[in-house]
Order: sequence, then C-alpha cells, then structure tokens
Amino acid sequence: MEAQSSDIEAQSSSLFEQVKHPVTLKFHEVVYTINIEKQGWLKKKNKESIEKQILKGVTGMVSPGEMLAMLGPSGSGKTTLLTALGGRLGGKLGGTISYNDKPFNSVMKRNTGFVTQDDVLYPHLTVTETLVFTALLRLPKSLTKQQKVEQAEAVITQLGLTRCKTSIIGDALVRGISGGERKRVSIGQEMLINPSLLFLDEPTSGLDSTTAQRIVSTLWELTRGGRTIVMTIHQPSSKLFYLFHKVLLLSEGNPLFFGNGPEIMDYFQSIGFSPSVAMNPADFLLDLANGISPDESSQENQNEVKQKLVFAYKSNLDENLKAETLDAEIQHKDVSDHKKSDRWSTTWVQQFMILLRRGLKERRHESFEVLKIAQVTVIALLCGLLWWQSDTDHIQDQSGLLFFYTGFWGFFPLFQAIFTFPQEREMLAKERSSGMYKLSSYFLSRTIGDLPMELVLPTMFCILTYWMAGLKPDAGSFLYALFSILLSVLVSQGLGLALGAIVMDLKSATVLGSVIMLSFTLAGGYYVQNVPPFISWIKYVSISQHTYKLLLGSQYEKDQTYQCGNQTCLVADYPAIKSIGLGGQVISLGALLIMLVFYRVIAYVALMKIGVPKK
Ligand SMILES: Nc1ncnc2c1ncn2[C@@H]1O[C@H](COP(=O)(O)OP(=O)(O)OP(=O)(O)O)[C@@H](O)[C@H]1O
Repeated sequence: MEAQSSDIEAQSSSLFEQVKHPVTLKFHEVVYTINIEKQGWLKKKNKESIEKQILKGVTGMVSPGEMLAMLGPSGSGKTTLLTALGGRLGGKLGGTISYNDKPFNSVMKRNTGFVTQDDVLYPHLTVTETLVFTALLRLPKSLTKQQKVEQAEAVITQLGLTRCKTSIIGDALVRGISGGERKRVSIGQEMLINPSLLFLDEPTSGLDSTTAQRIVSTLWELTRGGRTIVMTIHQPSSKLFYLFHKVLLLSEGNPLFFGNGPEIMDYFQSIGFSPSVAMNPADFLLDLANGISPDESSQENQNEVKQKLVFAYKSNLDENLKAETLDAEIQHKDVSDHKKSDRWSTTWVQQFMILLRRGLKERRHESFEVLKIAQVTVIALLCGLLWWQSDTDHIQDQSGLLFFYTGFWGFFPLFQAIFTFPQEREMLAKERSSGMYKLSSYFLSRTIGDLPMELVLPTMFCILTYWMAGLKPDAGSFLYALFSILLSVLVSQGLGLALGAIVMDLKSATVLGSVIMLSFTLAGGYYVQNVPPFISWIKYVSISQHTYKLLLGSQYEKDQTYQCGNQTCLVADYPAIKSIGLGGQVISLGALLIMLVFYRVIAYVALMKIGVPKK
C-alpha cells in the first residue's frame, strides 16, 4: 500500500516538474487597435469614434526554459500584450502569434496557465479545497481522483502553502490568508495542469520584496522543467531583474527593447543611454520608457527621448527579430481540428458533480443562514395572525392573502436570484477562458445547487400561513396552493437569473427587476380590474396574474357562493376575482411552465459570451 502511494507521489511530482510538450512562443508585429467612442454632452445620431493603437508592432520569441518579463510604465500595453499572447484578446488584433508554429487552439488552451492580476478565488473555500476542486476539474480523465488530490497537495508543498492549507481564502469582508499566499494559490491553480506555457499579470504587485522574490524564484525554478513563462512586472528589484532570461520594454505600445535580460544595459549604453549613478536597472528602464534621459544636461524633451529610443529599436533590433520570428506567419485558419472530446478534461457529469459540491461548500455559510429563515418565519407568523382563520365570507381578506402570496413569492426569489451571476462573473470568465468546464454543467449546478433551500423556505411559509389563515383545509387544495407558490418561485427565480446574466450589474439589475416585478404585480388583476386595452397585454406575461389565477383555483369552485351582506353572491363575481376568472387554469399553468424554461434559456444565452474573446 505504502509502495503504491509513493509511486503515485513520484508520478505526481514528475508530472509537476517536467512538461510533456514544450512550447516556443513567437509573436510577430503584433498590433492592437481599439475604437474609442467620442463622449459629448449631446448624443449624436452617428456616434463618432476614434481609433487608438494600443500595441504598435511588437515582435519577440520565448523558448522553452525561458522566462520573459514585460516591463513598461503604467498604460504602456503590457497587460494587453499578455492577454493577446495568452489567446484571450479578441477585437482588432493584427500580426501573428504562434505556439510551436501553430495558431492558438483548444489543446493549447488547456496547456496554458494564465494568472490574472486580481486573484479571482472563492472566499469561503480553504486553500486545499480551492486547489483540489481545480485539480478535479482541470486534470485529465486518465488520472484517478486520488492522484488529482495528491497533485493538489504537491502544488501546496511546492508553493510553500502548507502552513495555511486549512485556512479560508477570505476577502474584504472575511479575514483569510495573506495577499502573497493568495497570489500563490492563484499560481498554484495554473500550476496544477503542469502547463507548458504560463502567463502571469503582475504576479508581484502589492507584495513585499521578500515575498515577490520568493514567487519569482519559484517561477524561475519552473522554467527548468522546460516551461515557457511570460509575465508583466512593474518594478522588479535588481535581484529579481537578473532572473529574467528575456526582457521586453514597452513605451506607449512601442517596443524599446526585446532580447536577453543580461544584455539590456549594454544595449542602451551602446545607443548612448547609461545610468549616471548606480541604480536598479528596472528603475533606469522605466525612466527611459517614460522619456526621462539619464543625461541631465540633455536638452531633449520626453517625447524626443522616446522617439529616439523607438528609432534606435527599429534600426538596431527590429529587423533581426522579425527575421527570427518570420515563420510565425502561419495560416490563421482555425486548427481546433482535434476531436471534440479532447477539449474537456472531464466528462459533463463529473463537471456537474464537482461544481455542485464546490458551490455547496462555498455557500455552506449561506444555505442555513439563520437570518433568512427568521425573516420568512416572522412574516409567515404575522400573516397567519393577520388573516387568522379567515373564511370565504371574508372574500376580500382571503383573496388579498392569495394575492400577497404571489407578490411575496415573486419578489423574494427574484432578488435572491439576481445576485447569482453578477457575483460569479469574474470566476466564470476566468474558468471558462481556461476551458475548465462546459457552460451547461456550470449553469445547471449553479441553479440546482440552491434549489433545496429556495424551495424549503416557501414551503415552510405556506404550511404556516395556510393553516393559520384557515384556507380550504383538504390536502388537495393545500397541495395545489403549495405547487402554485413553488412554481411562481421557480419562474421568478428564472427571471432574476436572466436579468442578472443580461445586465451583469447588481444595481441596474435590481432596479430593472423591481420595475418589471412591480408592473407584473400591478397588472396581476387584484388592484385594478379595468385596465385600458393598450396596456392590458401585460397580464399575459405577468407571473403574478398567472400565479394568482392558480391560487384562486386552489380555493374556489366556479359555482361557489359567499355571504355578501344579506345576500348570497357568487365568488366568481367578486370584482378582484371576476377580472381574472376561475376558469383557464391550464392556460396559466402552461404560461408559467413556458416562462420557467424561457427565462432560463435567456440567462444561459446571456452567459455564453463570458470567457470568450470578442471577435
Ligand atoms: N478596452 C479598452 N478600452 C479603452 N482603453 C483600453 C482598452 N484596453 C486597453 N486600453 C488602454 O490601453 C492602454 C494599455 O493598457 P494596458 O492595461 O495594457 O496597460 P499596462 O501597461 O498593463 O498598464 P498597468 O501597468 O497600469 O496595468 C491603456 O492606456 C488603457 O487605458
């Protein structure tokens, strides 16, 4: 048994250290342009836009075993270039980028790690949970679950996270691990797949120099396994600077230098720029990229210095680099020619189950949120007392209670669901862009995971109020009413999911949601019965109206009467019921079922664009 486990360990660590398919990355004359719309006080009919070139012809090459640092002032285009090289930039991207002389494809995508500047992690999972779930989702089917877990453990050890492996990640509200540890977890998530190519956006930003040194040294170690590493970095210390095999210096999208790290100072010296005092090479280079000449007596202004440096690059380095990367000029036809099944590391069912478990763990603190249960219980008890043992003779009260059901169980699930996707947007974008799972498995796991709790609360509410308020006491009527409320919950939830997914901004989605739900409620047939024809169509799409109809159907028969003063009146003639009618239950049921599916399809379609580079 012990021998077997040490075998697995050996396999895992060798997988960790050596890459199977080393990658040579070449980029040739990369140009990136964006359109910026002119902002004015008055909106013009034909919006004017100006083109802005973010990258102005950047060329270079990184071989397996090399680490490239991209330096430059803020806004010089480092992140844009990194995103382009990582195959995640859509839009007007010119030039060519090749990976072993092939364009980016789905297999390459799975072989590439990309660590974004902001750490996108679930705050309530522990370090181990985070890495184990990532391992289960990203490692190939050929490994057993045990091997995947061990791979995660190996990464934890390798990145020095053992001490905090049981701590939660945390965020601004919940105290968790430190910034440096969080960054290492993000790197670890990418390391798990043993990528041949690793991109990192500012992996040291906001960290003290010792932690930064530790992270870059770890990355340097990784290159020894034949990895190709590309990172943007702001201001590395001199000690860090000399760890980089290759350096690219950018200024306003123009390359000022690309070549071997140790040669950079000699190059600038050869074109007449050398530091007047001993200084950190990175500081010197950033000054240059900002157009600040080391020669204080120089009369040139910043733009002239920059132009001089761009010209020097073009005459000294550009031609050679272009010749070296010329074979990057490959056909840009899509070579995602690999079998479809190769695209995913795990099967749909595995993805669904892992995502479901992860979601439940991440939201375990929410699921049994005492506050939510208390809120619903208090409102239910209040309703029960206010409508205490009301009978059919108090038809106004009873129909009021039924309409309150539709309002409360329309708004409550809608606002819960609106939060779902905007909160997960960054995570979804990160994980989908690394090809971790299918959207359908994520979507289902995310919407099914919360279902039990979302159905338990209205059920509890219905049980309490129904019997306290003395509604029709037979089991059939109760179950019909409960079914109507649960259906309304699911439909409103679908609407909330769709609004959140379309708008992706909590404030706007909440405003839009309340306007829509309010119009549905107003058109629900209780408050107003004589609706003008031009607006009466709302009732057909009103969740409240259809639910109200089903609830009325659960309580009253068509020929049922009640005592109105000294007379006997037909329930069906009571104004707040007459406009809705007691017939046509099946149509309302059908309408709600259609909405149940429709809103979810809308939400799904809206999510499809996330994590996919814009064309
Ligand atoms: N989609 C966009 N819309 C408008 N401007 C953009 C867009 N993408 C990039 N830019 C602009 O392009 C320039 C380069 O941005 P980029 O994020 O690549 O710079 P950077 O060198 O990584 O900066 P930093 O070090 O501050 O992160 C910036 O001026 C930025 O405002």
